[in-house]
Amino acid sequence: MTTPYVIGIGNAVMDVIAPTSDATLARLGVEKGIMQLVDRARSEFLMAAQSADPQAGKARLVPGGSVANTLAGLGMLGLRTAFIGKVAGDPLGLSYAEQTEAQGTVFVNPPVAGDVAPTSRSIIFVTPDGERSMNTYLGISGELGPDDVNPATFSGADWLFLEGYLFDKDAGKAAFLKAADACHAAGGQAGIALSDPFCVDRHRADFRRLVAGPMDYVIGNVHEWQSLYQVEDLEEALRLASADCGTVICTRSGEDAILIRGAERVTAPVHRVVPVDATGAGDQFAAGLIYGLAIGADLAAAGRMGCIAAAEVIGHVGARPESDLRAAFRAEELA
Ligand SMILES: OC[C@H]1O[C@H](O)[C@H](O)[C@@H]1O
Repeated sequence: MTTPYVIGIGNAVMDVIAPTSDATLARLGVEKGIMQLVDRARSEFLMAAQSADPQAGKARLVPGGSVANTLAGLGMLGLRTAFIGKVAGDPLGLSYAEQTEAQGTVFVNPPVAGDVAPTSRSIIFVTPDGERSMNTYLGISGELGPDDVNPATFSGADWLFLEGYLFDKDAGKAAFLKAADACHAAGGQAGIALSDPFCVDRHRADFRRLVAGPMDYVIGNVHEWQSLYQVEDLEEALRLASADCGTVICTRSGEDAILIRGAERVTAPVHRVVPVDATGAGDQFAAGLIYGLAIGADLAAAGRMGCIAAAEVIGHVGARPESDLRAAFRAEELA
């Protein structure tokens, strides 16, 4: 078997991981546990407040972004990966591109030079209970559009993975459709993580068309599926989802994940660990899942790989794996 090739499109975000206290969150007016979009002034204010806070831990700057984190996980698992994202030619953007390549993922489009919006950054406050509160300034990242997607990149593509967060603008939507076409033309499968119930709420009709149209697999959590189909009953939401899409995956935080592919339905047990930092749990679930599917594992095994990868990443600070996931899969006789 040739090494599976996975292409991702998502926000290219430099993460500023900042350990902090609940009191500081309250003082700064940061809403706990969600991803909040902020403007440049608020982002600079939060950065300055964090570094001036004598109670706060030292912040770490690392490349992030949901799909980029998934690709990093897949690369560490040995797959071939490429990331289509947009950064400026500023110090953050240059560092983002360089570190992405150094970690083994091809950073397809070079940083954009000139008088452009800055590179995206997310100030991620991590409280002692392991919860993460993200404050993302999108900058140039949110301007990604169809011109940034070159069909030639998709030669030999086996999998495409998209990020709902980028579905907030018409240009991002057009980029996704172009990428899905290119992936299908190469014989690959296209999928998306719904990312955020509020984003689903803002673009429900377009998300519905995407899920029922070019997406071969879709990953969402309970709130995202409920929001997509505007039903409280999860079973009803999943019934509607699997009528629309070939492979439907539902993560349920502390409970077993549900995976449905046509008439097949399985669950994957979550690995309960005390969270140190919840950032990237969904991203690494996706990495384990896509890895399993890409190497031909059955649906239940792929789901278990997703749960193992998610448990690994919440056991330490940061959104990318730090230990050998393939060894963890082997220990459970999964690969
Ligand atoms: O899913 C976690 C990611 O979402 C945000 O986009 C941050 O960049 C972080 O790395």
